[in-house]
Amino acid sequence: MDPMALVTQYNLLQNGPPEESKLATYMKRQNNASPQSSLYSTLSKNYSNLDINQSSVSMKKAVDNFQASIPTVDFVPRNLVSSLNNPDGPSMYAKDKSQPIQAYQKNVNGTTYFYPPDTNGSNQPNGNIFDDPSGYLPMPSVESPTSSLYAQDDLRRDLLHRNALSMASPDSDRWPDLPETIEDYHDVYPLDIYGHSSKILSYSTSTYRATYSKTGEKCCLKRIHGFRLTITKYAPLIEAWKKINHANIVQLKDVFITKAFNDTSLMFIFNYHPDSESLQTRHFNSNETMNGYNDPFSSDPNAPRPYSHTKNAILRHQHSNGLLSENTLWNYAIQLSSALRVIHGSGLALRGLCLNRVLVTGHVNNRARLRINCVAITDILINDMASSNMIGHFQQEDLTDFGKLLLALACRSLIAVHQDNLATSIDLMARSYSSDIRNIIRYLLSTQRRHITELMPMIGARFYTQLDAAQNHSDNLENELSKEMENGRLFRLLVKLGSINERPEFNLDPAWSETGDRYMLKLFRDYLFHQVTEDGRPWLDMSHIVQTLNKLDSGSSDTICLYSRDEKTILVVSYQELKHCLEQSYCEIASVAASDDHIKAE
Ligand SMILES: Nc1ncnc2c1ncn2[C@@H]1O[C@H](COP(=O)(O)OP(=O)(O)OP(=O)(O)O)[C@@H](O)[C@H]1O
Repeated sequence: MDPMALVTQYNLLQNGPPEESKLATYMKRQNNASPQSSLYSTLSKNYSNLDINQSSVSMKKAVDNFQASIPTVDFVPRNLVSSLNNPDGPSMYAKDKSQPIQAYQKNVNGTTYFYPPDTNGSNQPNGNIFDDPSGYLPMPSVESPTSSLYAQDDLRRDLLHRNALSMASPDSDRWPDLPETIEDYHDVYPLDIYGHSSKILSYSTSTYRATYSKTGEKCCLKRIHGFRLTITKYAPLIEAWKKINHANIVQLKDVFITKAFNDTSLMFIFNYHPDSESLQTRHFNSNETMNGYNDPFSSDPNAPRPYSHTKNAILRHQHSNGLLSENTLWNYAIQLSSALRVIHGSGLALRGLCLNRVLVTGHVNNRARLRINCVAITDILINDMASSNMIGHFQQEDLTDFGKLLLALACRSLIAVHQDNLATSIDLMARSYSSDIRNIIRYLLSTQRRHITELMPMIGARFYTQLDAAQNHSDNLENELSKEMENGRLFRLLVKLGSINERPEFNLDPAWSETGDRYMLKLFRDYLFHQVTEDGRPWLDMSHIVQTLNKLDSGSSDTICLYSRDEKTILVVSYQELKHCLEQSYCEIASVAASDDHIKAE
């Protein structure tokens, strides 16, 4: 066996590393001091101490003895070369332990790495050395559940789903009449269920999602078909609604008239909240008609019913729809009262609060976010500016509507809020819920003069529970966001690396990505992603990738050993150097990419 095989695979000295690489620079420096032949003769001389005819066992023993005498640390070839070049210097291979050790080694699958003493003359490994020089070493099993690196699964799923909904584009066969743009809005996508025609008052309406061209923001567009009036006189009212910015109200952004649909349509532009549905859709059986009287044995759905009939029908609905938890009801009551407080406080009234006009986002009921939708529409469509002095009356109606909405949710039945059934429904809901929630509903449905602010003492300490839950949720989201921020930072590093690695040509140099600093980055890419286990299987370890990228990003002084694929080239570099190479190479690409001159020259 050739003793040289035990030494580093220094064939690179024969084949030569790429000319501009760091290693070539190291070698050049050393070669100026001593020719290659001198290195070889020194190595041969030192190896002559080993009996090449020894059995592999005795050979291993000799090497083991040798290794035992030498502590291990990072590999830096130039120091090895310089120590070898010193004919008077101590032999690296001397078995005499009394001799001062100038370098030490580590044998990895037959390749021996030689390490210089550090600058203090000590051979002790540096405390922060990243002890993983090679993918050929048995890999440290780092117990790191990768899930902790990303946002929680359910949050990620929700956000991905919302993104997908925001990006969805319409099927032109299904929506042939859809305009490409509506004034400053493009990328128009219908949100109504296909074939579903909805009405507000006597007007047909449609709902779309579109992108606002000036900001790229997604918006929700509510179209009122065939609107023939002018809206100039509503400008102050529209401005007042636009100013209302509240967590539980879908904000109004703009109102205009358009001919994009080949008619005169009135458009209301609102904030878009993907993956929302109305309270009606979420909590009520779609078979249930709006008045709830879908009794197959009755010819007149509006005919009054005896108490027991109504009670049984409500109980049946409660049973089939299932009861909402008291927490969910309080959550809804608090959010809606908060929205109403702001609306009434601004001298406005909602007019027509119902289950259809409340959007709900989020799948866990007692954490769901409610937003009152379609504000300002009724005001304009009813066209009763003259009665604006009746705002107090409309606000009273809002409170009654709010009471009915809560009662319908508590009974899980729409017939529960029919005027004749209110007393029965309140009785029934009191069986399942606390007297506090019943008192709120009673107050809202009473005929006395009411005020939204009077609900606050009735909500009482539950408000703190709600606030606590909201703040915990926000902490949780911040925590998840910080993980993704970290991932974003690593992603940017990978973008830089990917833009440099394997670039077929740069500045008319086809070898650019294979030479100089870029060669080192290529080997780093292999170190990062392409390591294999001892038996040749791909070694996939997220923690290795994350840890390595973090060290690169921070420019750590730790060193790593990079191999060429044929293992003929071995480079030892610090993350600091790698970071410098990465930044410099990427800047080169970026500056050429940004230069007009270059494009013209080509
Ligand atoms: N601001 C919004 N952001 C996101 N999605 C919305 C928004 N407004 C409405 N949607 C979605 O569009 C769907 C249709 O909305 P729309 O207001 O037309 O409801 P509707 O049940 O058809 O009511 P109506 O009969 O009053 O028109 C809703 O179910 C909801 O999923």
